[in-house]
Amino acid sequence: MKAFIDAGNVHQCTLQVSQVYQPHGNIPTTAILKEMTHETSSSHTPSSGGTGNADGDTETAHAAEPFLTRTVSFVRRGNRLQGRRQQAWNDYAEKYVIDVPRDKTDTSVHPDFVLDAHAAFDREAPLVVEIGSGLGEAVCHAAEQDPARNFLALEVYKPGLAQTLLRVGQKGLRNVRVVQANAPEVLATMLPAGSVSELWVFFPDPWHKTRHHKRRLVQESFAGLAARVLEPGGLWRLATDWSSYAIQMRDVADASEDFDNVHAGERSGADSPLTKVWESGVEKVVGGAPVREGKLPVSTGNASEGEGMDDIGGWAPRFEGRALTSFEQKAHEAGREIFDLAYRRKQR
Ligand SMILES: C[S@@+](CC[C@H](N)C(=O)[O-])C[C@H]1O[C@@H](n2cnc3c(N)ncnc32)[C@H](O)[C@@H]1O
Repeated sequence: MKAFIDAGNVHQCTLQVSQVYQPHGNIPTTAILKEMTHETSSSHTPSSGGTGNADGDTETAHAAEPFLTRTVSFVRRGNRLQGRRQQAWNDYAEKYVIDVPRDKTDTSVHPDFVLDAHAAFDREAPLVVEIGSGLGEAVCHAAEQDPARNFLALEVYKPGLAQTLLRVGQKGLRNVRVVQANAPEVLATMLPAGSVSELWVFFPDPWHKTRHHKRRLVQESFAGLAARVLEPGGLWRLATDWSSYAIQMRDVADASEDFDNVHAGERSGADSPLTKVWESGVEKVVGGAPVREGKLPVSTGNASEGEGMDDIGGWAPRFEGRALTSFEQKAHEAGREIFDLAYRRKQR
């Protein structure tokens, strides 16, 4: 707790933090903890459109998930860096890492911290946010291809961020910043409402076992957070190589009143990657656990056990702005289907 109670210490963290952090002033610790355990509101729609501000975000922060008690979508892994990654961190962290004030853990974000993207990137430009950026392959490639936009990579795994720093640092990219943080917290409070033009969730951890599905990142509450940060007309792009998670993503986003499926009804029937998974039975070979889930009927077109026809569709063509990561490459090599989805944030 000391990090955010003692505002003097927080101000010493980094330049970026001192520019944007709003210290608590005289609010006692107990009051801060109470704020952080408010129940989720059914709507995350911000009170005003366009650019967000600290006041608007404080309202939303009060309606956010109780992150101290919530199940997270990741397994805590070591923060230790070695060799080239440690060197990359030494060389580039100051330039690219936004060091945020923490809450309880080293991947949390204090709910009073609101990012000033202009200060962090040293310019005004549309913001693309990638959640779970892994080794940084996609974000680095996209930032290089699209220098007119700013890219923010969110990742909990420090060695992955170090690898990302190595990539962006060697290329000397100026339009990338990274944050080591639990993404839902970043969406709930750190990013101003309506401040993001695209939100990317590519190959999030699939959490195969049914009892682990609650750990999946993309679920109803997450759709509310995505809607909160996206500007009207902004895009939420998703991809996965697991059919059961693909169905969950489509169900969650279709059910949200905040989004329209850009490719509604497309790639259905025999063209659907879901139908192809059922036909090929590929997940039986590769995954083990997802086999039965992959064969669950999602439509009345399901003929019999193990035979499915996806008559809903809604799958996007492969997003050509997404670099082929080593992760996706492995899925291709295993013969798995890739499911892309693209949803547009409705006008408020
Ligand atoms: C399966 S990997 C995919 C990485 C990358 N998107 C790719 O396609 O190569 C999922 C990544 O999401 C990260 N992750 C999981 N939950 C997260 C969360 N709540 N916030 C930020 N990153 C998260 C994991 O650490 C992991 O690096």
